[in-house]
Amino acid sequence: MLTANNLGFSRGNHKLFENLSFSINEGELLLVSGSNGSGKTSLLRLLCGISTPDEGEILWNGAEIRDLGEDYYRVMTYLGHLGGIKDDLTAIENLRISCALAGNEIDEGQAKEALGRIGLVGREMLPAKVLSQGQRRRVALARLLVTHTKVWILDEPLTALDVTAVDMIRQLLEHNLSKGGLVVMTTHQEMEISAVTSQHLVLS
Ligand SMILES: Nc1ncnc2c1ncn2[C@@H]1O[C@H](COP(=O)(O)OP(=O)(O)OP(=O)(O)O)[C@@H](O)[C@H]1O
Repeated sequence: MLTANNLGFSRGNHKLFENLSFSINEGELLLVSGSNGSGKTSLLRLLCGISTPDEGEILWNGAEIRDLGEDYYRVMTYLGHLGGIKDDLTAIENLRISCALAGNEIDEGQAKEALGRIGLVGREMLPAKVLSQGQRRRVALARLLVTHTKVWILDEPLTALDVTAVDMIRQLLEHNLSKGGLVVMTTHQEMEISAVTSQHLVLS
């Protein structure tokens, strides 16, 4: 279970949220929405341990994520809204490096297979700078095909995706949830996901 207890967080002089609490169980989806600048990305960065809350705590199965360190990173995948794709690396290199950085080494064949499954057949060896925005996003999302983690924290994963890719991501999320995974996701788009339970948090 991923739990946020009384979170408070400010940026500059601006308080983004305070006394924010929620719990996400196995098989559960938390959708985070809100207007531009309402703090969605900031909240996700707290939940994956990149930032630290000013107040409150974030617990994974009862233990603070900052105390768990590597033990939390082994069960969690974070995809930031920019996707972390490097222009001069090929699609295969981008995928292999992002997986390796997350502690999940994959070989070239596995990377090629994942990129093919996500609709990038024939694009695997191209530098990312020549890929379209939607193709770059697909490279970033291909990590979800090879990760073994349970907790997925996804910042605007649907940006720039066409309907086929959105449907593919929906199926991936549903598969993870059906196995007892947890998904926290921001999106400005509507997407029907069958989860055991889903919660919707609207930041303002
Ligand atoms: N490093 C920073 N220094 C100062 N202010 C920041 C910093 N990072 C974010 N902010 C501010 O915090 C607020 C929340 O930003 P955040 O990126 O979390 O919003 P968001 O809800 O994800 O927005 P969007 O929908 O536009 O992606 C914004 O006003 C932003 O300018």
